[in-house]
Amino acid sequence: MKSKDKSSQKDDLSANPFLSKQWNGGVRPNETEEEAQLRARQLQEAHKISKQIDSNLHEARKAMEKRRKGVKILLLGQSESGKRAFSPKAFEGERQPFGRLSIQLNNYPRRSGIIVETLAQDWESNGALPLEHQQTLRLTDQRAKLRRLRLTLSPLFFIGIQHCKDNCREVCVRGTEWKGLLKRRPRASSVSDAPEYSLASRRRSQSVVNQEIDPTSVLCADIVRARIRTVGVEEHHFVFEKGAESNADVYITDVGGSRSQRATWVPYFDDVQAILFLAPLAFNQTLEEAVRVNRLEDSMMLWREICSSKLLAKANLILFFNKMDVLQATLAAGVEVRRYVPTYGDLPNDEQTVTKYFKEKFRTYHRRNSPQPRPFMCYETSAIDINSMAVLLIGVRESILRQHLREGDML
Ligand SMILES: Nc1nc2c(ncn2[C@@H]2O[C@H](COP(=O)(O)OP(=O)(O)OP(=O)(O)O)[C@@H](O)[C@H]2O)c(=O)[nH]1
Ligand SMILES: [Mg+2]
Repeated sequence: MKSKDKSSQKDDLSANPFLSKQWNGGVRPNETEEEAQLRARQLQEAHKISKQIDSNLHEARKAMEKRRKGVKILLLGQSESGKRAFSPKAFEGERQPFGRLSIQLNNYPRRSGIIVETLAQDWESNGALPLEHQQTLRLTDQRAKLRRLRLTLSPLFFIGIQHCKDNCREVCVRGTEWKGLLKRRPRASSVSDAPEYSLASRRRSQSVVNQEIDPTSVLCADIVRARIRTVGVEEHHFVFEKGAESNADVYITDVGGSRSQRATWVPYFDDVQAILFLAPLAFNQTLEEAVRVNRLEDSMMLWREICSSKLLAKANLILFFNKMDVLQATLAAGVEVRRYVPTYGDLPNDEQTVTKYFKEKFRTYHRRNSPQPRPFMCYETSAIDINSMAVLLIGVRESILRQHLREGDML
């Protein structure tokens, strides 16, 4: 009898009064019945929110723990080194919208950056255009033409396209949301499925819907190369399905490589197991954002900084001489390395010697600047050749293996 009393008492205490429909918040002196009910509803709502917060925190903690145990890899390298193109097959799903968008932008008119900037300003302000932009665009009837252009290009603003601040000829898309927007692009079927639609009206609806919301149908003319540079940071997550590393969570972070973006890299150095550093041997090219700076020299300086970073002292550094196809074509065209790199001297101007020469340079920087000894790993790749993705996976596997060794205190 005694114990029954105790348990019923316990039940009473554990039952949450806020959740009981009958609970009226305990009527307080000077409180009307209605006020008490309102207070009870507010308390119930607050309790619901608090439970939701607890559950979100729990989920976040779980995700953090999963991430902590996963392999974190950072893709680094100057702008246009091929970091995005250098994505493993696991991101195949993203390639389709990305590929389509890049083709659209590669067909984008000359001085596309300025046009995008101008139209975006107009799009936001809906006001008069600055005079210098009117002159730049050299339009006879600026306002009417711009209004038409703005309407036509509106799908691009919808996906968040913008002008790259440090290069007027380029456009970029910030973050990763645009991929979702392109994927979610509503199909005309939502309109045409309704039986009352005739074939003709269905066709018309379909073309109107597609034209209104699909950037694909917007940009089909004009002809200058533009590309999408990464602005900000993108993280890709995949799980190894096969092999000794099966079920390993891998997080690959891709950053923007242009000079103005590099300051944003440091927070991602923390806790990273491997850096995949892309350095095309572009000895005869200069940076887009700093036209006097030789690309290869910039890559070497960047590599030296990465090697000497104390935050990255424990990370594996894996170097990729990407765009080997470009190097082959450059050498085949008779471009001489010694014209750009005087120290190259009279060495043969063939792919093997050139690669070996620069590999030694990178190796020396790596050895001299690493805060503690670590292996030098270097691969020659061409990211447009799908087979080279196997090399990237070697890098990932190597990192997983070394992480296991480190966790077992074997390194
Ligand atoms: N020929 C050739 N082109 C490549 C190769 N790898 C990448 N590209 C091209 O080089 C251009 C730049 O590549 P991205 O992957 O966007 O460069 P990124 O390093 O991500 O550049 P940012 O985002 O500005 O840091 C794209 O047009 C790629 O298709 C390669 O191995 N060979
Ligand atoms: Mg990129």
